[in-house]
Amino acid sequence: MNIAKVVVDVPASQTNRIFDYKIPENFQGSVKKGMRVIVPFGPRKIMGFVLELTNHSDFDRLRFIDDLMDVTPVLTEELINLGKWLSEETLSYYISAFQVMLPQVLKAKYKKELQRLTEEELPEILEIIFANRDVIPYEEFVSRDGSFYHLQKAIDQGLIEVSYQVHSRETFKKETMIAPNRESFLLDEELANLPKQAIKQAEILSYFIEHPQAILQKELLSLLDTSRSSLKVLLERKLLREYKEEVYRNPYKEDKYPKTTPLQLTEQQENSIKPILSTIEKKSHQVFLLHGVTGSGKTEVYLQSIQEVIKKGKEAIVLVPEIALTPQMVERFKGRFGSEVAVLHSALSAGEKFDEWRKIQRKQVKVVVGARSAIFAPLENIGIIIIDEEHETSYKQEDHPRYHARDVAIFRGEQHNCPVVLGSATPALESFARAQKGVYQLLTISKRMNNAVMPKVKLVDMREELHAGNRTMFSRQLMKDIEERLKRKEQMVLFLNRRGYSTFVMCRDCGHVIECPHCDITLTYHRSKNSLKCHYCGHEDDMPTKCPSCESDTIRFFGTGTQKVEEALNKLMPEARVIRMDVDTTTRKGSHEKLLNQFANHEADILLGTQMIAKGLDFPNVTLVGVLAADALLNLPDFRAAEKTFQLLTQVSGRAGRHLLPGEVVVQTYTPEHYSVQLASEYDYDSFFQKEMEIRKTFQYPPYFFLTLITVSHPNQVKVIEVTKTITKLLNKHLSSQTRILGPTPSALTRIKDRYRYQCMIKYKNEPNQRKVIKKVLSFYQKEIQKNDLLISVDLQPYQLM
Ligand SMILES: Nc1ncnc2c1ncn2[C@@H]1O[C@H](COP(=O)(O)OP(=O)(O)OP(=O)(O)O)[C@@H](O)[C@H]1O
Ligand SMILES: [Zn+2]
Ligand SMILES: [Zn+2]
Repeated sequence: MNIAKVVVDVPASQTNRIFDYKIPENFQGSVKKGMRVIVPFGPRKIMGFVLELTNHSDFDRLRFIDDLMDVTPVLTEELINLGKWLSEETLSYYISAFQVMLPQVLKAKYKKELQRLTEEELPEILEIIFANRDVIPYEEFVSRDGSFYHLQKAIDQGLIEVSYQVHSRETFKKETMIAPNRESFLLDEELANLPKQAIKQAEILSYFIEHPQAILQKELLSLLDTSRSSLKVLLERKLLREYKEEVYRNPYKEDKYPKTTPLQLTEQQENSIKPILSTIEKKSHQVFLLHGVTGSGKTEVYLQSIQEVIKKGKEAIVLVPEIALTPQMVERFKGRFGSEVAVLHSALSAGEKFDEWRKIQRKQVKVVVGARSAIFAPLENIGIIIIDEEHETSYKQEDHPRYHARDVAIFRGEQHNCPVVLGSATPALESFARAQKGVYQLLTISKRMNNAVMPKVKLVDMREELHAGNRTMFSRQLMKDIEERLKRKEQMVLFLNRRGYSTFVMCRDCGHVIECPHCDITLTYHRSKNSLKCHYCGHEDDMPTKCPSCESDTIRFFGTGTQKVEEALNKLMPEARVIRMDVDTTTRKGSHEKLLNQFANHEADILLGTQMIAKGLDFPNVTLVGVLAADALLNLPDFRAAEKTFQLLTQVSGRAGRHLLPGEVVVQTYTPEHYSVQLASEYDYDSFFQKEMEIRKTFQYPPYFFLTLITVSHPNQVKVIEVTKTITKLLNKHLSSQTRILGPTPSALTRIKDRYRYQCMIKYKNEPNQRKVIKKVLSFYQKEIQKNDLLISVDLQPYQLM
């Protein structure tokens, strides 16, 4: 094979294909599918992935591969196919689909430079930026607002050249090892001959006489409580030797986790695991939806299924939401499977992540636990894929390629003929609908462990608090309950949702929220025009001065932050010890773990936080959960708002009373009558599902209809509107007549970083031509996208509609 088919690292539609390169003599045999190579491309050198090897090309005058970046392939055959599928599925470039599967350090970095090729005078603006230098970094040109027009012209005239240098950021960590350099009996002799005062040297020699294996230098020094100087003498005398060895950075020390053994399953757990085990036995593919209430022991079902898979010599992938990837979660897997587990977590440094990834690649682990991107783990013999909290929207990547981990899991499950288990106490509507149709097999655990009851939920109507003269953010009920727990020395979790801050308008008097008359969606406040807009259909209203429902003038935006809540708590209850957990207090590495440990050790009474405390936490002493503002989520301009509210309230409530002490939940809301608040307080998923499905049907939302969101952005507003209009027209013309095209409408975030954003939405039931039509639209605008700073993004399964 002397020709390699390569996908190059140029994300553009003209280059989104496979290029042929000749393999130079000295690399023949070494180049393998799935390796990264450096290839010449136009005047530059860039990275590419080898997808195939062949002896034949339809082109002549092929160029040669310049260099190899890998010794072993970074993509397996299966991942190569997965990448092709992914790029087709999400309408993204091949190169983005392959890049997303690899750890950060393997993404080649280029240094782009501008090189002056002439002594001739350049346009003044360029002369100023070059400032008598021959080469300048490209970023400098960009950061100084250089004119692209003049740059392009100068490049065309051959005055300036763009050059690229590829850097790989791979890093291996090396550590010093110390080992004996003589047989034990010789060391023994030396020991006898040591001068009496060389106590430390004697200790070191004795150590190696007993343990003739190599040891990390730093470990040895700390073990014997000695310094490098005593060691040095022995090294100089060649009694010991030292060398560097590559070690893995291991952020999770195995011995930190107490070993656990499988628990005797309850009857419901048993009934759920049986079909999974039988699928493993039969080596067949099946998607299961494990619907188990909070605290019902879903994790134990996962653990024992994985155990079976390992017994069969196969491997497992477990996805958990980023925010649930807490030390507690890691402990449960490490505790059962020890060093067979690799953890891929965004809080790890790039180097640590790379090390975990290499353990997987070298087949040194059997179980991969991680957030979304762990679905691409390069395992070759997968026996089960598990997605915990499958309803979490963080499984959808909101950047190219816009994939959903659930879809990737099912695709890989088919390839490997293995089960995929989706677990949740509140499955996504889409998933539950599929289970009802029999596409997924439904497994149910309806009881909590030890038959513990679900905590009782008290709904507090905040309108009444206002009428009673209470203007604080804590209802009288919540205050009373908090004080009780403080007395009893029990712990509490207070939850505040901060997303949706200040975008919707609500009457504090009657709880009325202003909605679009056409879409059953909250209208979004636009400050610039002091108006309200529907960002689905474009409907617009003036910002009212009086509540349209009760005429009160207390109508305004909604929202408050955790910091404010903390201050208020400190004022009202100075004796309560509060730990605040939000993005601000958890940015530092390890801070998340530290705060949770403090709470576990009862160094605080109240854990106050955002989303990140809603999931996965299991603290026995927590008996009260307070939700400060259930409405914040309910009124997001998103057709999934009710679903998200139901899920979140259920999850948060699930944190209380998980063990011996019974739990209670207080939910503060301005709309206690809303069905998602009501049904969540009764833990009635089935009724919620029925009700929500009816609404989705009426308003033609998923899962009855599919949505595609196209967002256009450009610095010039007129331009954006014009392009979005044209796209809407083109779509209307080429898609089937039952399909509805909504828009153009300004996006909820209409201007980001000085770029205007407009969107249109495709609502359809069956549209086999959609991808083809959208591709045509994109290629129609290709030139403008490249030259004119136009951006068009396509999301075929949108979750963020902002
Ligand atoms: N068969 C069993 N026997 C005894 N205890 C069990 C058993 N299965 C699980 N448990 C314990 O019950 C508790 C709750 O289980 P677990 O956290 O797995 O539930 P879950 O369904 O994953 O809950 P959540 O969705 O709230 O995270 C844990 O402390 C777990 O160790
Ligand atoms: Zn509307
Ligand atoms: Zn009102």
